[in-house]
Amino acid sequence: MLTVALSKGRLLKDFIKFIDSNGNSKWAEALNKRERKLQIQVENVRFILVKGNDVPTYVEQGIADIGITGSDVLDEKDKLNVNNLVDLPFGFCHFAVASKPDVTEYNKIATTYVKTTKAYFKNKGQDVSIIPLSGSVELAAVVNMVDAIVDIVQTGTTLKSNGLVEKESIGDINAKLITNKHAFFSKSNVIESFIEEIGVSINAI
Ligand SMILES: Nc1ncnc2c1ncn2[C@@H]1O[C@H](COP(=O)(O)OP(=O)(O)OP(=O)(O)O)[C@@H](O)[C@H]1O
Ligand SMILES: O=P(O)(O)OC[C@H]1O[C@H](OP(=O)(O)OP(=O)(O)O)[C@H](O)[C@@H]1O
Repeated sequence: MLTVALSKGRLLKDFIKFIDSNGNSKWAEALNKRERKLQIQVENVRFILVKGNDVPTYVEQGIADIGITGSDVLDEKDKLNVNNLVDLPFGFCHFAVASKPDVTEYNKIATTYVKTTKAYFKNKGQDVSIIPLSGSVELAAVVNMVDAIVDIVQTGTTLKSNGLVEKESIGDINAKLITNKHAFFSKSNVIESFIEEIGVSINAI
């Protein structure tokens, strides 16, 4: 049995679209029909549906042999003991510094991505204070709680709708396929055939 941890939100939709486009209708159909189930088994593959941020934990703990999560999630983890194996061709977005148009100095920054933000401004030699938030981060800049935010930007719609502009792009983000370190060796054949079946070429590893 191969266990695959999937995040439940937009990345699940992207994953289903991706595997469906590669002819994997059996998995796509089962995942689309899951309703509120958090575990779906299709022949010898068990999918477990978790919060995006928890995918690496289920893989590191050995519950899942494979995980599909965003590179932003992986960048926020300290000392994650998994194989960061393959880039996947979906989940594209990027990290950005954004603020009101007239703001030019950033002393206070709100973000969900504290580690990424700290590393970015440290690298620039800029001392900032960081206010961690769990979501709707743009609001912190709108109500002047902070000078700027660091958040994910995909289409730019949320920034534009809230009168904010992207000031600096920090780095690109995409979905990644990670594996449990032990399973990578003990289940290498089934892991390789799963990667091929979802439509990613093995020599991408
Ligand atoms: N506009 C976006 N906002 C947030 N994440 C995005 C966006 N576009 C792509 N992503 C990618 O999708 C991942 C989040 O998708 P995921 O399925 O984990 O949860 P979600 O859609 O944010 O829903 P949830 O509210 O459950 O977290 C991010 O880690 C990032 O890699
Ligand atoms: O550039 P866009 O296409 O507008 O996408 C970017 C927005 O999408 C996410 O919000 P979401 O509501 O998914 O999550 P949140 O609760 O973290 O704000 C992210 O946090 C940005 O706010």
